Amino acid sequence: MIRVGIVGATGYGGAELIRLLAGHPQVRIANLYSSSSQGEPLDQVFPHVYDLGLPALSAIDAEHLSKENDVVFFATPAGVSAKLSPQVVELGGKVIDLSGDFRLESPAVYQEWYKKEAAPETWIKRAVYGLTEWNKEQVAGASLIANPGCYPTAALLALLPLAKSGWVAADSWIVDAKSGVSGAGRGVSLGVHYSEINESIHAYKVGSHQHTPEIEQEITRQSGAETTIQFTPHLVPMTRGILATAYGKLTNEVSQAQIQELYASAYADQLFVRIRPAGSHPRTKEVYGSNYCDIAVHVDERTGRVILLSVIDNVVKGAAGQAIHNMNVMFELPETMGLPLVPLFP
Ligand SMILES: NC(=O)C1=CN([C@@H]2O[C@H](COP(=O)(O)OP(=O)(O)OC[C@H]3O[C@@H](n4cnc5c(N)ncnc54)[C@H](OP(=O)(O)O)[C@@H]3O)[C@@H](O)[C@H]2O)C=CC1
Ligand SMILES: CC(=O)N[C@@H](CCC(=O)OP(=O)(O)O)C(=O)O
Repeated sequence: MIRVGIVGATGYGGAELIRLLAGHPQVRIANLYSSSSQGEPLDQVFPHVYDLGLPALSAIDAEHLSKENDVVFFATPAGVSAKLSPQVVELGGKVIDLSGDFRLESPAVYQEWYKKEAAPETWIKRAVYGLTEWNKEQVAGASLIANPGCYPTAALLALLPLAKSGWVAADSWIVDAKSGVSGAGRGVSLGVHYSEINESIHAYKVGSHQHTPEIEQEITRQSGAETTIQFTPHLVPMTRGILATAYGKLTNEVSQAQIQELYASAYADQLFVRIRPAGSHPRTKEVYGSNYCDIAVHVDERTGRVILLSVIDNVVKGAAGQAIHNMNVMFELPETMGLPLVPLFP
């Protein structure tokens, strides 16, 4: 059995890791860590895990993390893993980091967008960007995984096949995305206050969201073409789910059928990406609680644009599920192990 440790077990990412890993046949949840509630049972924080036999919350200590676990998940705010993960890996541990601390290749770019001190560059270089479908070989040999952000997961899985094809102008991409409120984590603030966000929708961080350089970096890396995107996130009054709608200008005449075929073949061997039939309008509810990313492609011949629709559950495919998929690849387990194959519906 793989001994798993979770730092940030009292947050939404941690709770989802626990929900999924508790049903994983090759995993034992060995340790749960907290910076604020040490010694307490987790059900004091989350009554929904009452009587499930989980370990009590432990203090965070690099030596304990590396020796008492075969793999450690960090589901912590930016800045925590940057300091701790290098120590854990140096001591022989493996880390899967759900935060943005090791995703951006340039420490200067991280500091500009996250307004925090970056992890040491040598460690950023050692980290593998865990967009599983596109980096599987590197994930298999990694000891430090930078699990992608929620918006980048939805956007990149949709954009990459076309970005690599050269059929879309690299500077024409616009990504307009909507997220459920759980994407903001469990922390309480006016920004997630029920009476202020319910029955309302708004854009935020226009032109300044930290996932912009992450999406640009990975498209540029995979396609070889320097890419800039216009990215605007929106908050919608639902709990889980992201819908990313992307628009790109086609550089030559390409038919709906050609693009449909491009996507079908790009993801033919990928169990968690479902290319929906032409004319589909995927809904977040159709991937709820699952590790799927459902994608539909539409060509608008009148405007010469392609429109990509991509839906994920932000807490599963955008965080904990993708992290477990990466763990399965790292430990040479069947990719779907422990991950639900039928979404929760309705
Ligand atoms: N929610 C989502 O949909 C997604 C989240 N992410 C990323 O995953 C990470 C976790 O997000 P999420 O679970 O939503 O956030 P939450 O705010 O729900 O949870 C974060 C947890 O981190 C712990 N924490 C806070 N400060 C520290 C600290 N200084 N040292 C150690 N632990 C600390 C807290 O637990 P305690 O006080 O017990 O230590 C808290 O429970 C973030 O980096 C987020 O950006 C990525 C993709 C999607
Ligand atoms: C709805 C909502 O607020 N979502 C969060 C998701 C960011 C996140 O998960 O942060 P990192 O991936 O950079 O760690 C946001 O937009 O800031």
